[in-house]
Amino acid sequence: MIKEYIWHDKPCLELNTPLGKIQISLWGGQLLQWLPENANPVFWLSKVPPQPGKPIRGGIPVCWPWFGGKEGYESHGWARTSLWTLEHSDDQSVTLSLSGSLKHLPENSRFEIQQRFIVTDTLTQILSFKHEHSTPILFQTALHSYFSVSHPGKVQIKGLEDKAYKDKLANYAVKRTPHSIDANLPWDATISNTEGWQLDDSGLNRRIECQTNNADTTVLWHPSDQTTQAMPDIHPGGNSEYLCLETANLEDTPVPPGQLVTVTHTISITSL
Ligand SMILES: O=P(O)(O)OC[C@H]1O[C@H](O)[C@H](O)[C@@H](O)[C@@H]1O
Repeated sequence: MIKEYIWHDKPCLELNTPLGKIQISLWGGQLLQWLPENANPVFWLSKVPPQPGKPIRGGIPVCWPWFGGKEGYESHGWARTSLWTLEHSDDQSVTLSLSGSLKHLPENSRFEIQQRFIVTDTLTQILSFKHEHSTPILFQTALHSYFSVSHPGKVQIKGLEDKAYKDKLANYAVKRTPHSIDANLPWDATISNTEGWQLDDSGLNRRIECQTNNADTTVLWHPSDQTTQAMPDIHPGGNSEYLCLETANLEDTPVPPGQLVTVTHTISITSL
């Protein structure tokens, strides 16, 4: 059953199913929360109300059509600061859409994006897009998930060990992830050749597992306390409540007009 509500002036949707519920903001087309039946909230959401026109800090912001900074444009693209439309809902899924023009390109070419969230005993998020530009163009996508954790020092990340990554905190030096990733350290790592991961949280006694499709990069982001102090949209103490593990497609293959690109992840929860 879908219900509409307002959260900090943002139009939102709540889908209730026998297996759990999800909350989504149309601003940003952003999943705010997944509450599996009889389980703790899976995502972290800042207690600082979002500022008008700014992205929401928490849940799963969508980074598109680029990831990171781009001179003269908003960080991580405009999908997370656009108002999406509800296309369809049924007993277990919600579909949103966003269309417009690729404003960073000289031609006034159109794009269309759809996101589908499917709630069963898992949560699947499927993002697909296409464009009508006259030539192939580059896109980057990240489902920038903020997972709620008891403390970054109490989690063990599996599936991302011994992989090549670019370290943004060291001028994008190429390194290899260690056999045991200390998530309590500051991280801003773009890890290549990933298909998913597990996050074992001894404080919450739960495992979060993620499997990805057409997204072979995982971004691990955990800012230092010092960096966080300069981020007014994170509440005091909030930095030790989440870990970002982002499902990303940072492909450098241009996408031809009309071709549908689909990026998917499925998240599941089990007790340890
Ligand atoms: O503050 P934001 O624009 O939401 O970006 C938050 C973070 O997103 C990603 O994880 C990037 O790798 C980080 O470098 C960035 O700081």
